Amino acid sequence: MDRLGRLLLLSELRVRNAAYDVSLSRSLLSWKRRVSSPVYHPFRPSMCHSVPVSEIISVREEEEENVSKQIDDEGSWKKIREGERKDCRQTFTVSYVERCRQHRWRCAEVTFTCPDRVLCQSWVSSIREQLASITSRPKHLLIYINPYGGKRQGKRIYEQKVAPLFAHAGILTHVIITEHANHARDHLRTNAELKKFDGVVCVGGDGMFSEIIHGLIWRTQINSGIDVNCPDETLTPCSLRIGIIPAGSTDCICFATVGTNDPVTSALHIIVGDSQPMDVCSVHHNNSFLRYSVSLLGYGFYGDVLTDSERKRWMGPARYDFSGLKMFLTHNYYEGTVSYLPAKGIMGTPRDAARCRTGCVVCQHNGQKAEKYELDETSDCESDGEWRTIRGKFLAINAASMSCACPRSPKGLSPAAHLADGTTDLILVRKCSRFNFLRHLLRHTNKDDQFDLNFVEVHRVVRFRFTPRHCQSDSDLELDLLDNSKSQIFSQICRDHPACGCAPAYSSWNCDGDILTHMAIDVRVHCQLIKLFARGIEKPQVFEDLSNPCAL
Ligand SMILES: Nc1ncnc2c1ncn2[C@@H]1O[C@H](COP(=O)(O)OP(=O)(O)OP(=O)(O)O)[C@@H](O)[C@H]1O
Repeated sequence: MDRLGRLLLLSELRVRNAAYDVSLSRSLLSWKRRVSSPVYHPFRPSMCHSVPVSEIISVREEEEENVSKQIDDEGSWKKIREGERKDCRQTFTVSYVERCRQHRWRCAEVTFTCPDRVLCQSWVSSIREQLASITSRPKHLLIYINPYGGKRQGKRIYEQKVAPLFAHAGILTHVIITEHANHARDHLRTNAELKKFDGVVCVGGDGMFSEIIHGLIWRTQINSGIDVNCPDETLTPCSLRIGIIPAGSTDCICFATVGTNDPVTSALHIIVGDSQPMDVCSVHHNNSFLRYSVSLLGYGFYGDVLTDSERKRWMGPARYDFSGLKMFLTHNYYEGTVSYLPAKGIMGTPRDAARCRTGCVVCQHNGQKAEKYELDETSDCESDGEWRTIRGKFLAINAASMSCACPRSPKGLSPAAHLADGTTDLILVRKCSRFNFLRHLLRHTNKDDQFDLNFVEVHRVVRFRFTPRHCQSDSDLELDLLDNSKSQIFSQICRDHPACGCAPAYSSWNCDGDILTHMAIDVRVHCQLIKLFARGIEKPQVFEDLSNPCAL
């Protein structure tokens, strides 16, 4: 009775000439085939379907141009105008999200035939009312297309796969095709009339996404009177959500937040108004702002691979494999000091088996905690004196603010990292043999724990700093010398005399695929600073439950 009480409509309608009981509640549209025979068919797939109202894209009555035709007395075809024939405008079609394999979404349709026109209109208006009550859906989007990203297909992908879906869902768009690098970032910083829009969409790769966040975050801080050059400032979260239509060569952010790099899936997540908060790291050098990062900050191995691969752009995507192999064989290591503030009182560790997925409880819990933490002025991080310091020689220093999983590396650099828990996983790979480093790298591709090696350590942190050895103060250097007198003196001599062929003194930072010009950096995580039109990667049970509608 309670369940029936929540029903808005219940009718017997026809789907492809078969009778169905169709019901609409505030949360669900269901259609269940009427069974004449009492025999139960557990494996008949089309018996019962359910679609959450939140995943209905649109509803439409049969279009007027599709007026019926019939043969007149003289044997010729004659158009039947609206109202002249009993079943005209008695059908309505619902478009909805259908889940396919590997987190892909598709737009499916079902057409219902009603016994009369009044009932048909009642169904259409009831479904429309429910859709209109979903306030999280965007109505007006600002879209930037990079025509040169990836395989230069951005414009075609948008026009052929995405624009028709947005039109179908009644979303208005303002499209800008970028004319040069940083066009989107600068437009967002200055000219864009952001109040008119419910979201910003980029059609391109990770580089385009980075432009969008730099423009939006900068504008939001300036509007709030925040000094972006001060690393201690608490940043204001951006109100506009960001959508990513993947059309680049890497598309890691899209993969990490949606689970697949598919333009149609991303467009559908935007249409249904999904929202996925995301942490952003600010990177400063000497109290001056350098960049924002959402995925990987890597010094040493990953910095060198990027620097080398940038010089080989002509090789296409193969440059990453080539430079990866080259840097592995070169086996450079770097000396310096890493200081970090461990995340306090949070749920989760970098060694957890659980992964960040849709509705992640770790992100919810730690996100609320971070909010309180930032409001509580007395808990100022620096004055706590809880900084920890590690000096040494490193093959790689990585900070992963998300798993950094991508089709090439499905586990990612830090498989248990979270999208929105206010922390980053600081991974330190100390100097070791090539063989051991290879063991570590290979573990990114198999089931073994890449952190379970004595030369690797991982810490979940809220802030960290790195100073390369040649930038360390005299007192720090003296400390180092006392620690390891002979070998340190020898390496100092080598650094001063590069001709001897020892490791170079410094690497560069790979910041989400961009090279940073400074090595000494101060990195702070800003919990849930931005939101994406995404929902994280869905858990397998969700997928299975929805493909088995009777389980709902
Ligand atoms: N019209 C343009 N002309 C040249 N460069 C542009 C233009 N629009 C954007 N860009 C720049 O192109 C870079 C790469 O773009 P994008 O990320 O879309 O493609 P990509 O091939 O996947 O690159 P990435 O390796 O960063 O993923 C971005 O950093 C962006 O600043």
